[in-house]
Amino acid sequence: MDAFKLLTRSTKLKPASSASDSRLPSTGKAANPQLFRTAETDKLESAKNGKKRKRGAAVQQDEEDIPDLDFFSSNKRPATSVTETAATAEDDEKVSAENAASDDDDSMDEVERRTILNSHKIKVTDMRDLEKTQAQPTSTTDSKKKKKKSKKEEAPTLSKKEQKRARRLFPEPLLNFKELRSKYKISSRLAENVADQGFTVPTEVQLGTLPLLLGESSEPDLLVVAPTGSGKTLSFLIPVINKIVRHHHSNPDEHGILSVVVAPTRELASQIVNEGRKLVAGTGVKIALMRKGMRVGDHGDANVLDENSEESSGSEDEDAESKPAKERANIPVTKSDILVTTPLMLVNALSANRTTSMATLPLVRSLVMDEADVLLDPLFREQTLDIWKSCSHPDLRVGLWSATMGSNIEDLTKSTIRERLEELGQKPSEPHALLRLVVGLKDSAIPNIDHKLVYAATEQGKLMGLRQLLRPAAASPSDIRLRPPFLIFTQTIPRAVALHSELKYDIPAEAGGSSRIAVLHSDLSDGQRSDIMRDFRKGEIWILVTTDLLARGVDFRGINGVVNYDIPNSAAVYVHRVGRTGRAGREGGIAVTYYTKEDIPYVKSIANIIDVSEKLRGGEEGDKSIQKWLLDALPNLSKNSKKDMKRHGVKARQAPRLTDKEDDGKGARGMRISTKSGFERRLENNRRGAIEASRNRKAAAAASGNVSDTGSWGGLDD
Ligand SMILES: Nc1ncnc2c1ncn2[C@@H]1O[C@H](COP(=O)(O)OP(=O)(O)OP(=O)(O)O)[C@@H](O)[C@H]1O
Repeated sequence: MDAFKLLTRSTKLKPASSASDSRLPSTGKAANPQLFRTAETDKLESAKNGKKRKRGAAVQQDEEDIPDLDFFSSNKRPATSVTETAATAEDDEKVSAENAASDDDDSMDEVERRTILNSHKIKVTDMRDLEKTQAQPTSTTDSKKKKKKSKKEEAPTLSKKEQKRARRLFPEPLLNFKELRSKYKISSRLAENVADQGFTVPTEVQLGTLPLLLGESSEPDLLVVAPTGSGKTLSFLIPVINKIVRHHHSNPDEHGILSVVVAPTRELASQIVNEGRKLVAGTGVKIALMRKGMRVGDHGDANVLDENSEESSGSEDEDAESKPAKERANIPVTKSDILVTTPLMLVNALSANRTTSMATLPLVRSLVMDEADVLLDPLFREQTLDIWKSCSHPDLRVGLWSATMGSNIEDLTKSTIRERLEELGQKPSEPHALLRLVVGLKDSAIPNIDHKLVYAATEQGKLMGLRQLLRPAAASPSDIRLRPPFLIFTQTIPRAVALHSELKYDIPAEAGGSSRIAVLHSDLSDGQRSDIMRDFRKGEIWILVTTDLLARGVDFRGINGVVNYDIPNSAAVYVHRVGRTGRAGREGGIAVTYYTKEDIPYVKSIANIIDVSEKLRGGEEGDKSIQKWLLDALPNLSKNSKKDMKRHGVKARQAPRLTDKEDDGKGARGMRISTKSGFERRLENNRRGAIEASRNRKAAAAASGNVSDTGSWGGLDD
């Protein structure tokens, strides 16, 4: 079914197979998932891969490997029968002699490593103090060690620039997924599961981080800043799972939670579990979503939940609360190896809803913070740090992942690592580094989507613009053409609800009517949220109105666009919201941002992000959507106003009474989401009042035994 055609009710539109359509993310054709590469590296990588591969070849191979998709079908290949058997130690040692021999042949010299990493815009930095860096160099190459040694002698006189250079590392990149097995010797079952996903080319973040986390040198603590949709989930899950497979072999008697993955929303946590389940199949590793009532932590009892039964139930979102009270009372301790959770859920479980001190998670060796900058933002900071500190094993490694990360997060990470070890009074069994890996430009939006910053003057203007997107036939050729499925972001829940009720009858009945548009926010029940997510992924819902709840991490592969109906509260939020489209390098996604008079003071940071993204993309100056004159004309925002905006959004939109029914306050009037005139609204209110009054009179008459409506009419309310 062509959603666009149905929405336009037009037969004159180009068929879906036209050239421009085939570039849409929802067409399902896989793009090259790498965002940055040059012809030079292509040659070098091809030579290293032992075969000639042109730039297009990777794309072509991907296309062959990944079947055509519906809007949102998951990236599963045709099911391979994977039985849930535990991997054996023998299995993992079964690396062919040929592969082992090829390791040496494949190793690169520093120039090659530099060339590849630079062309992919991957920058690895040692974050420790320079003295420590020099005392314990992370193993890259001999020449690197020598270089650091010589730097050590110069350390006291190094300029800032030289210090920066001294901290740069050029570790070996991952050239293809086969190397995971041949070079890094990951569990063969895990390697098969990765291959089953149909991925052939590692994305930049995978290319850079997997060798660091799987290599022979001591696993580092890692801060990763990489673009939205660049495959960070796979990058942290593969090493975590592999580490647990190894752990099971070396410590067969130690059972419990070995890894914790923290994510800011339930939707993201649930998605990580789903991705994890594909990867753990047959490895003996168990992954579970933290649910209300689940008991975790060191409570000193042995009542253990068999997660196998949970896996086979297959329901990602079923939570303990939905179970009968009798069953709930006996909720046992989870037996998962990997627990995926939101911060509050785990903190509540570890502290009996903050009534006791935090229990510990003594076996956890890996703590992953997905969307780390928001987890360490004041909103979640206390909870996240509590979880971090409850992981009491001295060999804990942390990974902080996001598409945006301020330097305050780096400082907080350093100090927390130090404080935690001081509090523990124990040292890790081997020294390890804190590294930072950045892909592309820090805190920038992906270059493979089109950004449209649209001045709509007023709230009414925004609504009219949005309606034009819903009825594209009415638009002129120069107008933005955004094909469903897409997401619409608003600043607050009441605005999302109001916008949804305003738009829900705009979809023609023959296109599915109001069932095609839905609203998702945190005031809905868990069950409602899961249902909407499922229907949107299945392509039954085409337009989803939401808040920043879905701004981060959530991966809908086939989203064609994002509409910022209300401007985002910060540049970082913009990066994340628009990153819901253009996943894994897909071209053709559009990000439309409307702004009004009230928004002008806040637009510059967004315009800057768009400008940088367009520069990253290259192309002619004239193609740019943000012209220099606009950037120069937009006002700068003071630090305090930025802070205020980040916390509260545009003030005028905070007013809670925004629906037609509730809103008669003068302050919020300009921000009302409605195209009806004041006169129409008054008439509607009066009609509603008259009906209500008539109903009351009838009820009163019925109560007094007189059913005939002889009472005088109270008139129209105003
Ligand atoms: N090597 C690859 N080749 C092709 N597709 C990939 C590859 N790795 C991951 N993907 C796909 O890319 C999409 C985005 O991945 P993921 O959700 O991990 O992105 P992310 O970096 O975590 O994004 P965000 O910052 O928005 O959370 C997923 O659909 C995933 O299956």
